[in-house]
Amino acid sequence: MITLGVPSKGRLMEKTFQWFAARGIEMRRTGSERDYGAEIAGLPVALRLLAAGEIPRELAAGRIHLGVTGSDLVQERIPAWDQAVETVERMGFGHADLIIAVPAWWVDVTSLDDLDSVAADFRATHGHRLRIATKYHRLVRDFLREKGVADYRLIDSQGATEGTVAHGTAEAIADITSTGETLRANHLAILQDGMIHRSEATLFRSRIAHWGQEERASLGAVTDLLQAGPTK
Ligand SMILES: Nc1ncnc2c1ncn2[C@@H]1O[C@H](COP(=O)(O)OP(=O)(O)OP(=O)(O)O)[C@@H](O)[C@H]1O
Ligand SMILES: O=P(O)(O)OC[C@H]1O[C@H](OP(=O)(O)OP(=O)(O)O)[C@H](O)[C@@H]1O
Repeated sequence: MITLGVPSKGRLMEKTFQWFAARGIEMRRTGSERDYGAEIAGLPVALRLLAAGEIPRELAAGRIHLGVTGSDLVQERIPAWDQAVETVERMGFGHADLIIAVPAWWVDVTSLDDLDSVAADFRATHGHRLRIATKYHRLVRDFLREKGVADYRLIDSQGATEGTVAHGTAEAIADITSTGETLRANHLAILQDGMIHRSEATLFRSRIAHWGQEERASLGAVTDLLQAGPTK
């Protein structure tokens, strides 16, 4: 039997259940909201309800064979992520863009080159590096290294990141956006080349989990249904 981890709450849970149901895989909670029990009728698959943010760790440890979470969380939370997991299918919901944004009144800072120039001057003027608040440390550091932006410091922000600029904790942010409402409300503007990652809910397969004959047979039963595509 294989284990499938799906979000237990938050914005991905409902659509994950609907996505699988549309492909003939009915997921059911087997207890109260709080006991996290769940099952799949008619398939040799054990279901585990987990926080979306914890599914990358469970996949990388091989404690679950399949998992649904945002691609941003997998790429942020698993070092060399594509050696630990394989993308089975991008699921078409939970779309969100991981971007870099600066104060809207920084009208001359519209690109990463502008940010790099400001960052170089910033340290000379303020005596400390330009601060970028984010919860996506790996993705932001790799992206800025690749783009040649150097003179900055990351400030950890695990929520309400857009508010850090107004509160003087940071000068810029890197966070997830979908409607852009939170950015606008906090008078922040996305850099023209500030798109770091386009995230989407994704079904991943763990390369680390045990894949014997039985597990491969279970996987085959699931992928046969997925390949048939949505039937309702
Ligand atoms: N505003 C948003 N719009 C669309 N998707 C989002 C948004 N914010 C986060 N996401 C995506 O949803 C996925 C899970 O987000 P969510 O906040 O539900 O995680 P969680 O860990 O379950 O929640 P919590 O923050 O309560 O721990 C991530 O892939 C994330 O990129
Ligand atoms: O572009 P928008 O539609 O405005 O969405 C963006 C916001 O949504 C998420 O926040 P969430 O509500 O998950 O709370 P959080 O700040 O605790 O992450 C994300 O962290 C952004 O702050």
